[in-house]
Amino acid sequence: MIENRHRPSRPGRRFPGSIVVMGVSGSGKSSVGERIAEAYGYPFIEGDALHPPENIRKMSEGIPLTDHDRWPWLEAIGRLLAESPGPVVVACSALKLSYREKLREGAPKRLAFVHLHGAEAVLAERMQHRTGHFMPTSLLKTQLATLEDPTGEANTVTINIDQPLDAIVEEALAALGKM
Ligand SMILES: Nc1ncnc2c1ncn2[C@@H]1O[C@H](COP(=O)(O)OP(=O)(O)O)[C@@H](O)[C@H]1O
Ligand SMILES: O=C(O)[C@H](O)[C@@H](O)[C@H](O)[C@H](O)COP(=O)(O)O
Repeated sequence: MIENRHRPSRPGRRFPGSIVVMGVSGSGKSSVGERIAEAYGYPFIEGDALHPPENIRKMSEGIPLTDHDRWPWLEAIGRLLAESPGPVVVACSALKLSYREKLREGAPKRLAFVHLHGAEAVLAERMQHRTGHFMPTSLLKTQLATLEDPTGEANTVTINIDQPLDAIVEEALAALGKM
């Protein structure tokens, strides 16, 4: 977690639907997602909390998830998007196009994706310095190999993570405000 010593972000025009903050492990989904949710006054949902315990066990042991493992998790996030009474911000890796399509199916209105993109060295460094998290840095390579770049998909912005959290949040809010 980033310390809460940031200046408040000006939300501008709020994106009217739910927002998925996506990217590989360590890209900053939780940190950025919490800040977007705070700026918009939307609830924040940590997608990791919706993984079946078996998935967490596998990842903790350094075993990459398969499509089969991820499907119940994506269904749970899709249900949440479908049933939520108002917009929410969700941190979810959403690595493949088929996963994002699954989430879009569930969303009652437009769904935005904020993709956090970074070099392997930056990601590895952030994962190594994060404490108390189940995800081992050894899984970063398969995370990167699985990622299908969402550039060009509807209501999607990609942001470089090699900058301070405040700058990433500002960039995300500016892009969301124009969608
Ligand atoms: N822009 C940033 N600059 C420096 N450290 C960051 C930044 N964004 C996130 N972090 C740190 O990197 C680690 C991974 O971020 P986190 O939000 O947990 O990523 P994810 O949810 O994608 O796995 C955390 O320790 C977090 O505090
Ligand atoms: O689809 C997956 O393989 C996982 O969902 C993975 O992408 C996710 O990143 C983990 O849940 C680790 O948690 P962090 O993303 O918080 O590191």
